[in-house]
Amino acid sequence: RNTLDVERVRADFPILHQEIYGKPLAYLDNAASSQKPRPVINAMTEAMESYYANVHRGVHRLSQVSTDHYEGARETIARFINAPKSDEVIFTRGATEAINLVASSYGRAFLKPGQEVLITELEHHANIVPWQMLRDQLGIKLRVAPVDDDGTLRAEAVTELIGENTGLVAIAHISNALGTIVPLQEITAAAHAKGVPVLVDGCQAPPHQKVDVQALGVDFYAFSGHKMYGPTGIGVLWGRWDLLKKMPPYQGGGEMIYSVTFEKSTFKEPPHGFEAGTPAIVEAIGLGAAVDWLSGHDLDAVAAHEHKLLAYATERLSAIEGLNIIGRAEPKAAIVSFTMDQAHPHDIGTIVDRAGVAVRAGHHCAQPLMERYGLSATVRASFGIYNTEQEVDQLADALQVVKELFG
Ligand SMILES: Cc1ncc(COP(=O)(O)O)c(CN[C@@H]2CONC2=O)c1O
Repeated sequence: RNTLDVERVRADFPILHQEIYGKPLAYLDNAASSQKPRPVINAMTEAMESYYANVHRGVHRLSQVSTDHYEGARETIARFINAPKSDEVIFTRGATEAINLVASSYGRAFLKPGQEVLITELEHHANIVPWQMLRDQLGIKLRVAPVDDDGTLRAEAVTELIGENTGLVAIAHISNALGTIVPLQEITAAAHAKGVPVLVDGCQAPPHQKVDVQALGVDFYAFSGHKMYGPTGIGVLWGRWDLLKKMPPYQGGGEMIYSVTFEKSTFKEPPHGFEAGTPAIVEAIGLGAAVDWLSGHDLDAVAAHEHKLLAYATERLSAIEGLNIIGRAEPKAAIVSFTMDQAHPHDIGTIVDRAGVAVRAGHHCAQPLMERYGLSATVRASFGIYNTEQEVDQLADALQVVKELFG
């Protein structure tokens, strides 16, 4: 397996080469959003500088070129996640909109009052609130599978709750708060054995590990461009064709129709039937460029690099007296959530920021999970392809200062 040349990777990210309060920036907030490599910046700038126009209906050259790049991005993303066909890739604003699309379209059309949507304690608000809204509108019920004290989500903790009343399993691939990697294949096989479809909130996976929707066997997979070295404002809902095909439109407007009269309108097939209005053209092209850039790296080498950083950060932080790592599941993505006996997460985040280190302090849009651990917040360091062991040292040294200040 070839190792990652991190310095060469870092050279692609202009933003990383700056100082914060006179210290080198150590950007360790990748679970919140990742930085953008030069090829993504260039692709978006080139679109706006040389061929930008509205897509699909234009008869002029620029519109055709713009459409080719936009639809080309869709095909690139379809290949990246090994989707059977690119028509199953729907562009959304992000994972949140992708999940809301399924709740609103699939949920309202195919879930019955009294049926259950099964989620887990690990979920991000984006995979909790849309189901609560559906419950309040439609009368479905929500069931929550528990995680263990160490942040592990055992497959049986989920599968034993799948019954004849379960209409959908909606589950994270990787916890953004703890890093827990969920045993999706096992859970999906059990759900399918009972005829229950599975939606995956895949937000935290594509930048860190190969995502193969066919190998996973899932029915819907949602993710955001800004987490995987692409721009904000663009994300993807991938769905199995036979499900997308029978789902009613999510939003009405232009682009998603064949014809409109005041009496009625006829709707396009997926993906365009779910893409009302002018799409995020430049952002979709940027996401396609991010996928091309990421695909240029050996994803196994990326995963190994990040795992090495996770192990080193776990070792260094565990050595700090009074620091408590929250979530020690195996396997785990390169995310370390922790508290310190002596200081509040926000104080910790502020102090390490003065040392040039960017981490997240808060509930990470996973308040129920925080509550489950009796916490209101943690500090979260989350690593990406461009992070280094030197940056782990920068964090650990700054936390030592926190300990001395508040100890
Ligand atoms: C697991 C998970 N699901 C859904 C979302 C929502 O994605 P969008 O905001 O792109 O729709 C996030 C974002 N992660 C949050 C964002 O900030 N910090 C986090 O950990 C996430 O980590």
